[in-house]
Amino acid sequence: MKTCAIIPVSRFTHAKTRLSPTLSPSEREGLLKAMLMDVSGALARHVDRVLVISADEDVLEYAYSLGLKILEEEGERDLNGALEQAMDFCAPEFDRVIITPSDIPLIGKADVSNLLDHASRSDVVIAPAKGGGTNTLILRPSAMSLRFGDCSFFEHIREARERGLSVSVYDSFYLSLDVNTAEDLGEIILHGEGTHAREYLRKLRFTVKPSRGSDRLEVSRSP
Ligand SMILES: Nc1nc2c(ncn2[C@@H]2O[C@H](COP(=O)(O)OP(=O)(O)OP(=O)(O)O)[C@@H](O)[C@H]2O)c(=O)[nH]1
Ligand SMILES: C[C@H](OP(=O)(O)O)C(=O)O
Repeated sequence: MKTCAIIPVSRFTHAKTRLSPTLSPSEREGLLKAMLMDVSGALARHVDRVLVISADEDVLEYAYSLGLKILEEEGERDLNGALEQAMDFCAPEFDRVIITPSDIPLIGKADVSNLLDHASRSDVVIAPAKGGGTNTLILRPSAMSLRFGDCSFFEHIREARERGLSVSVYDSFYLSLDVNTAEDLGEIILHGEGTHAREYLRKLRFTVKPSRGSDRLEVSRSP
């Protein structure tokens, strides 16, 4: 089945504000670019096209420099609106789409081939995010409405079942980790051997050690 990966990207600047105590604005942009390389590189090995949709010219320019297909978001859409636009764009040419966020840099350590094989046996394949979001959704273009937002994992399963679509849940630690907090950076350092994101954090001299506090990991930077 001809497959297109769709990666929605909101912006590079003023993004990931939960990381602002840990990373400067330019460092957050650098991390977002490194993660987009990881995500698009992992998908490109398994699909016919990788498409980035964004309203941010800088994002589109960077995605283009990576050799990715780009699509400018129409108007002031939200995430679901942007993804619906991307699926409409893919529908004439592709049998299925695989939607992933741009901030799951460990995807390359998951078994993407096995993940896509599930789509040959189910109408919808979904990978949950830590905290109940959706970090991968595979479906025929526009087979169902999208419900990205808080705790969308259960929403997407409900939506698929209400449409009579078969659903396969593909649970993977590597797909579940989207980067939002300093502790997530620690997980990238622990588990992200070979990723651009981990290399970027090592260049910033990040280290990690176990913590017995509220967070399970203590992330720090050497001077
Ligand atoms: N094109 C597009 N991408 C979006 C939009 N909102 C979020 N995204 C992207 O969709 C994916 C999931 O985003 P979220 O996890 O909701 O939000 P975020 O932008 O990562 O920021 P956090 O809430 O701090 O995680 C990320 O790749 C975002 O860059 C939007 O309105 N348009
Ligand atoms: C986009 C959203 O991400 P979260 O806000 O759950 O991190 C979701 O996965 O539905």
